[in-house]
Amino acid sequence: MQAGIYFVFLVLPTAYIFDRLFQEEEDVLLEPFDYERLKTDLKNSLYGQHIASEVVLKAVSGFMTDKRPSKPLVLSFHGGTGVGKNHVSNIIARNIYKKGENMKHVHVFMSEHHFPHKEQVETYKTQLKQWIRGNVSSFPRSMFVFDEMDKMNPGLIDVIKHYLGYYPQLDGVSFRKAIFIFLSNAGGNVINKVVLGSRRDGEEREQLQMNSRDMETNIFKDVFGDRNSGFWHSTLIDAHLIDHFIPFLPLEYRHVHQCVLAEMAALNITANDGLADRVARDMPYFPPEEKIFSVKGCKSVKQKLLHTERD
Ligand SMILES: Nc1ncnc2c1ncn2[C@@H]1O[C@H](COP(=O)(O)OP(=O)(O)OP(=O)(O)O)[C@@H](O)[C@H]1O
Repeated sequence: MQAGIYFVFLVLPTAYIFDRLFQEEEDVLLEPFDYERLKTDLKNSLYGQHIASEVVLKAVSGFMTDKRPSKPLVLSFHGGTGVGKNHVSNIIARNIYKKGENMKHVHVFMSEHHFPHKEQVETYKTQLKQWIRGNVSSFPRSMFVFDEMDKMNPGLIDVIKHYLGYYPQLDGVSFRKAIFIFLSNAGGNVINKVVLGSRRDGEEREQLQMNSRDMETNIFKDVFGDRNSGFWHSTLIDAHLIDHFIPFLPLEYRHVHQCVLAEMAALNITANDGLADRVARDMPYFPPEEKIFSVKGCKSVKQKLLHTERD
């Protein structure tokens, strides 16, 4: 009986007060979530990624408007280099946090940069646990981006996995409002093959969907089958902890051209179609016979632009 009274009079109000405090802090640090704003941002600044655009919009808006999500949002981005995986993480962040706040609440880890030495994995595990727990306990809407996930040590994947489930709390902290985004090149070859096949068959790029030509199944197979990939060792996929696998398609000349124009605007260079054309054409394309897709996506467009002579 006394325990019951204690729960009702002490624990419930304390939980309520903490909830209120976090809510007030969130109100100060977060943009009020705006579906239309995210939609427009994706439409205007992400090129050639209709599947990613659709899934991200749905997933992020569903999650951000859910006052009591049952688990953290977990997205896994797959695709070749320079096709927009980091770029979309930034778009999500700028639509969630107020200007400048994403610097504090978005935590980016790159496997080879942050966890370079295999023999120090135990230390990394402890540090990663402390980092994730510490940040989420002080700000539940924290975002964690793990780049080069395919190179992540399985021990570290196990640490991350711990926080992705449906638990109301772990050691007194709820992780349900956090966002985890995994970026990797795993599955990139499969995606490229699917897009190339569909293009050779004369299909519209925009007709491609996640389940077209068994894309989703083949991404899974590729991710599972890669012995070097940390995913292979882990149970992230088995345990259904990832909410969405999102394919990023290889970019074509027209997308690279758009990237160059966007870069010109960012650098305050007057829009110049001829220059954008020359920069985009100067990028390498594959496959060797048809030269359809940019080998590096839109990566290094800025450097190319700065080194191309203007008219
Ligand atoms: N689809 C895209 N739409 C618009 N801009 C893009 C797109 N893809 C890439 N970019 C531009 O190119 C830059 C590099 O892309 P980004 O870092 O997002 O590639 P990535 O897919 O994460 O590559 P990697 O796997 O090599 O890390 C971005 O900062 C952005 O300016």
